[in-house]
Amino acid sequence: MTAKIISGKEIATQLRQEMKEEVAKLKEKGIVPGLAVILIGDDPASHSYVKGKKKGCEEVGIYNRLIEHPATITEEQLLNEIDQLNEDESIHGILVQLPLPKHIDEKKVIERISPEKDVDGFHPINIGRMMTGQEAFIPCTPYGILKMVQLQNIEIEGKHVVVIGRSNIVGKPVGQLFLNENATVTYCHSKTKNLKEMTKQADILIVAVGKANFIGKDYIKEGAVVIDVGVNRLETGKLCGDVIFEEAKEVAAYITPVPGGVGPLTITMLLYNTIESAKRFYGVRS
Ligand SMILES: Nc1nc2c(c(=O)[nH]1)N[C@@H](CN(C=O)c1ccc(C(=O)N[C@@H](CCC(=O)O)C(=O)O)cc1)CN2
Repeated sequence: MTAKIISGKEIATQLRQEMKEEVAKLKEKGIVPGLAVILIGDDPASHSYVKGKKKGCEEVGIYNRLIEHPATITEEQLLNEIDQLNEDESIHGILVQLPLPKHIDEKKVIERISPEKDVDGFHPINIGRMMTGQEAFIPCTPYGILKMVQLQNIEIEGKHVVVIGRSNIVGKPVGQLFLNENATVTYCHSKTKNLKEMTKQADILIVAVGKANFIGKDYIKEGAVVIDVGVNRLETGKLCGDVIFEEAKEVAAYITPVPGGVGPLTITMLLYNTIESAKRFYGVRS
C-alpha cells in the first residue's frame, strides 16, 4: 500500500480563498476582522511563525497589528497591554506568541486575554467550553487536524484515535475534538508502557511528541491514517516530522508530510477563528 499524501498546503489555500470571499462580504457590511499578535524576544522560529500570521491576514483581508517587545518586558507591562487590547473594538483576536521568556508566567498571560478574543483557544474557559460541547474557540493546530481529516471524507465516528503527546496546545485538545466526533480516543505519552501495542490499534494515529523520526512503520496498522504534528529541525537545517515518512507511507492509507502538512493549517485556522470572533462581536450568523 502507498498512502495518499494529505497536502495541508492545498487545503490551506482552498480555505483561505473561502475566507477571503467571506471577509470581502463582511467589509461590505462595515465589518473588518482584526487580529493583534504580540511577539516577545528574538526566537527565530517565533519570528517566522508571526511573519506567516501577518502574511495570512493580508491574504484574506484581516486587519493585523503586530506588537513586538524585547525579552526584557515585564509581566506587568505585558498584562497591561492585553488589558488595553481587550477593550479595543477594532481587535477581535489577541494572540501572544509562545513560548514566552522564563520570567513571564504563560498561564497568567493566557488567562488575561478575554475568552471572547482568545482566538488561540488556550483560555481555560474556551477549553472548558470545548470539552462540554459548547461554542468555543478551538486551538488552531487541533482544529486544523480535524479539518484535514474531515475534508478527506475519512470516517471518524466509532474509529480508534490514538494520540501520542499530551501538551495543552495539541495533544490534549486534539483528543477531545475527536471524542466530540464520537471516536474512541486513547492518549499515549512518555510514561506509556507498550507504546507499539497501543499505536498498532489506531485507525487514526496522531503523533505530537516533538522527536524527529520517532515513529516507524512497525508502530502503524496497515491502512491507518497518520497525522504527523512534529516540526523538528535537524542539524542539516532540514525539517522533519515525528514520523519516518518514507517508511510510514508504505503501510498507511493516508499520511501528512512535514513540512506542508499540519503546519499550514495552524495559521489558517487562526484566521478562521479571528473571522468567527468578529462575526460573534457584530452578531453575524455563520
Ligand atoms: N500563540 C501560539 N503560539 C504557538 C502556537 C500557536 O498555535 N499559538 N503554535 C506553535 C507555532 N506555530 C504557530 O504559532 C506554528 C508552527 C508551525 C507552522 C508551520 O506552518 N510549519 C511548517 C514549517 C515551517 C518552517 O519552515 O519552519 C510546516 O509544518 O509545514 C505554523 C505555525 C508554537 N507557538
